[in-house]
Amino acid sequence: MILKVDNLTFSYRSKKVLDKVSFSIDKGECVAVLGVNGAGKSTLLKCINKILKPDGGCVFIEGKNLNKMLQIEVARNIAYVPQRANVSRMTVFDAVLLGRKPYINLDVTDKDIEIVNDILKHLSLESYSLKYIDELSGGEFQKVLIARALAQQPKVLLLDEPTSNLDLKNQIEVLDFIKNIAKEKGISVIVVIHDLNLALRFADKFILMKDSKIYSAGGEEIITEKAIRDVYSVDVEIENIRNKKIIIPI
Ligand SMILES: Nc1ncnc2c1ncn2[C@@H]1O[C@H](COP(=O)(O)OP(=O)(O)OP(=O)(O)O)[C@@H](O)[C@H]1O
Repeated sequence: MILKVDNLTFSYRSKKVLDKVSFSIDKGECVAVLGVNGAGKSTLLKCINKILKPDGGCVFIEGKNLNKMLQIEVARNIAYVPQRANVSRMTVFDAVLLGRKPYINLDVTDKDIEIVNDILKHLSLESYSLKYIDELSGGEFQKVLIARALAQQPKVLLLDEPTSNLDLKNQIEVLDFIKNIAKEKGISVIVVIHDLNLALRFADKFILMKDSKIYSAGGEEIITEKAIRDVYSVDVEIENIRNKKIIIPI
């Protein structure tokens, strides 16, 4: 087990958003967090990454309590791609190089440059390297944020709706790329995603959130017509096409 979330509770003032949330993730596993708007999915990611301080409960990475880690140590273990990000004007290369910050002491090394170039190549961003990030399309910018997180070489990668600005081709390409890198490098990924069919294609495990709690968690078998109705209040049919579950709203 790489990550353990134990009894996490969080409130914004009097509004409870996470209520005793517990789960664990193995090395290289890809997990999709699902649920309606406002269910607490982004808050969960922010608590895992120590951006928010939970009111109760703990997060452990490889058995070590995050509360006992400095932020730089957290950053060497966990990378986070937010839904929205304000980044100052800089080139794509420099934006991705920022991901190396938790490792850079005084000078950028050849290894840092090599890691950045490698990621840019894998995400087909090489030709954008010297472009300014405020001149990119929403989808290109989203890919840069993912590249920056990967440059951090984390053990756990948290992605909040990483495909919301991407066209169909890029949605599939980016998720396949993340899945491959997760398996290849043993990175565990938690992704908040609204498209259930993309989630089914991408994830090994699923966490369904409802009313600040985990409604259910597990493999594909937990994605049932009843679960979708209970969580999303939508009637669906689930078909098996080419050995894959496909969700069709009715
Ligand atoms: N900074 C904040 N201050 C007060 N309330 C907040 C804050 N951020 C989020 N909330 C509230 O907490 C609840 C959970 O928000 P969160 O962003 O975690 O939900 P979510 O499941 O990620 O939603 P979405 O799918 O729309 O992104 C919502 O009701 C939201 O209005």
